[in-house]
Amino acid sequence: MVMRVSFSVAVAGASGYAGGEVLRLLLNHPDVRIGALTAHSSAGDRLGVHQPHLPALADRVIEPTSAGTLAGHDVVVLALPHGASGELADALSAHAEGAGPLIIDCGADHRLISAEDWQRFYGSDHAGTWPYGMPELLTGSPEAAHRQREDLRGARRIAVPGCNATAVTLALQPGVAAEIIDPGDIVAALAVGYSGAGKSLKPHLLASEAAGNLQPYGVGGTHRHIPEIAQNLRSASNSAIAPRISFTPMLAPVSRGILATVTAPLTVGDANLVRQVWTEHWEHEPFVDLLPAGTWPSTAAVSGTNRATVQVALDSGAGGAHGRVVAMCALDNLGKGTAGAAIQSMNLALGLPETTGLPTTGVAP
Ligand SMILES: NC(=O)C1=CN([C@@H]2O[C@H](COP(=O)(O)OP(=O)(O)OC[C@H]3O[C@@H](n4cnc5c(N)ncnc54)[C@H](OP(=O)(O)O)[C@@H]3O)[C@@H](O)[C@H]2O)C=CC1
Ligand SMILES: CC(=O)N[C@@H](CCC(=O)OP(=O)(O)O)C(=O)O
Repeated sequence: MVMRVSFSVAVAGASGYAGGEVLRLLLNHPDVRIGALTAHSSAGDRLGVHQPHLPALADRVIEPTSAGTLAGHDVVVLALPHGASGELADALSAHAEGAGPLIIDCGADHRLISAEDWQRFYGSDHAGTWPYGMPELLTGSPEAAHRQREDLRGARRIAVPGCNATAVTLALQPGVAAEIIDPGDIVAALAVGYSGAGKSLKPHLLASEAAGNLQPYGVGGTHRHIPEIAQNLRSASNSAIAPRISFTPMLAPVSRGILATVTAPLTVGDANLVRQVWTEHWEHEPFVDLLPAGTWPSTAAVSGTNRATVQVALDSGAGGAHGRVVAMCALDNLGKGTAGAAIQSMNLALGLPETTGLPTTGVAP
């Protein structure tokens, strides 16, 4: 008989979208047991009121979020608004005996390396930088380049990437790493689902505004994921040219999903070489699939999964000596975009097989 170790996991923000998806994945994970469930205004409610799709946890009562409630677990997942997790993580570290729990932050507080970028895009003090929870990211010096998963093994703190940042990074990283695109002229346009905005009420999220509508937001170089994308592509690149990104997201009337279309000038005009670069870059990744030529990523096919699908094409008429690469990525913002990345990184940190408990099979139609 195989003896399995069971890790206790507490979830803060259990009433929200990201917290709900983390719990859905944890319920299907063979090596964890679910501990404290905490939130804010919903404290005292049954979880079933807020997460009706999780019947196994329906009668659990949501507790107020505090370091005392969360301490004592092997893992604490924070799925809280920006700014709330930095303070709580400090309190948890102070409260814990020894190394304390593995803390996984789904929010943005610990993603950026540059305190200046943080201040500029988030307008508050920087909480610090934690290991970045994107196992597929190319990182390290040119002599010691490796994928980020090596740095996540045994990590005690993990900053889960932003969902849009993940989609753009996975679309373009092969071309950046192989130095066949100009990173100084990247253009990204994204269609994004409404759950990315969280559950809190905002006028543009009302059904009467959202249904049958397409709405741009974060236009003109203002979106908070721009410095995160630049940080990722810089990590993957040996180029002396700093990544520069024009980034425009648009709300699409779907609950889940991101479809990112990313273009950049090519420095080679060979479509076969472009395809070979993308194929070789993603061929051993369990959750990133380069689709067969001529088929295109779609959000429905990856909904509810930890899978990202990628496609690449050469647009030779788009200007420049060699045209532009068109790289696309579809993922579920709550799957590979948040909760899936959190569990994938947790598996690495705990020494479990990376793919444990993570679905790649979706639902259709
Ligand atoms: N949604 C997505 O696709 C993605 C989300 N993220 C990040 O994950 C985090 C959670 O997002 P999401 O689930 O969408 O947001 P929601 O608005 O759906 O949920 C927020 C959760 O945080 C709780 N909360 C709010 N304020 C506080 C506070 N002051 N102290 C403790 N708990 C608090 C809420 O509790 P209550 O309901 O009881 O008030 C709720 O459980 C955010 O940082 C977000 O940026 C990252 C990538 C993608
Ligand atoms: C639709 C929508 O508003 N989506 C969010 C995605 C949020 C996300 O990825 O997370 P963080 O806020 O943790 O970075 C956005 O574009 O800001």
